[in-house]
Amino acid sequence: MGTEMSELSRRIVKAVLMSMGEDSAEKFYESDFSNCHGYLRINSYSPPGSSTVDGKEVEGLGMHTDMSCVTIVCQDEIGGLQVRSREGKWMDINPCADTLVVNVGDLMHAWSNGRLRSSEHRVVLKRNVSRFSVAFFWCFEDEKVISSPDEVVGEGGARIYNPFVCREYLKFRESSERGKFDKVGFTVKDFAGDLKQ
Ligand SMILES: O=C(O)CCC(=O)C(=O)O
Ligand SMILES: [Fe+2]
Repeated sequence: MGTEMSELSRRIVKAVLMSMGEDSAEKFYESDFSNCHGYLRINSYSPPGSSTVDGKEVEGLGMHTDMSCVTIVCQDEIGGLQVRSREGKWMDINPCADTLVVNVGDLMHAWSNGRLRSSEHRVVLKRNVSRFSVAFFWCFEDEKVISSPDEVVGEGGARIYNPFVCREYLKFRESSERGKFDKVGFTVKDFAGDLKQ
């Protein structure tokens, strides 16, 4: 399964690079994304209990962004995955047979100088049943220095993040309670600085 997911992730990254309209998508793929690796996480959500009875939603997984380039999610038929729009509105990502969900993660966000936005998402449990999902995180190698290439930043554009080592960012997120979940503002911006502001 790992091999198929890796192959799918490679194809997704290539398609995303092409969508950025870069003539040099192939070049960037080779120079920046060819050493990516992935890991799989199985998420199991227990039935939330009586708190759902009065129609209240229970957060199964708080709002967060993924620490990946892209994440592929396979959710079961229960539903509850939501993504936050730019305006801050929560939108349901309804389960659909034979359909996977792809999130852009923080590493791609930083690499693309914010052109590709890291998806802010969460899981709400609306029904009193168990829920399962499988997430495959496709990430840069730990030692990679993430710095948006000049061509991506564009002529006259400004780099909005300081270059950073991937491992250091993962450590930053993992070692900090705030960084893990819930505080979506506490991500690349807080770690590598927003040079624009
Ligand atoms: O359970 C889901 O549908 C999403 C899981 C998720 O966002 C994650 O594992 O990072
Ligand atoms: Fe996630």
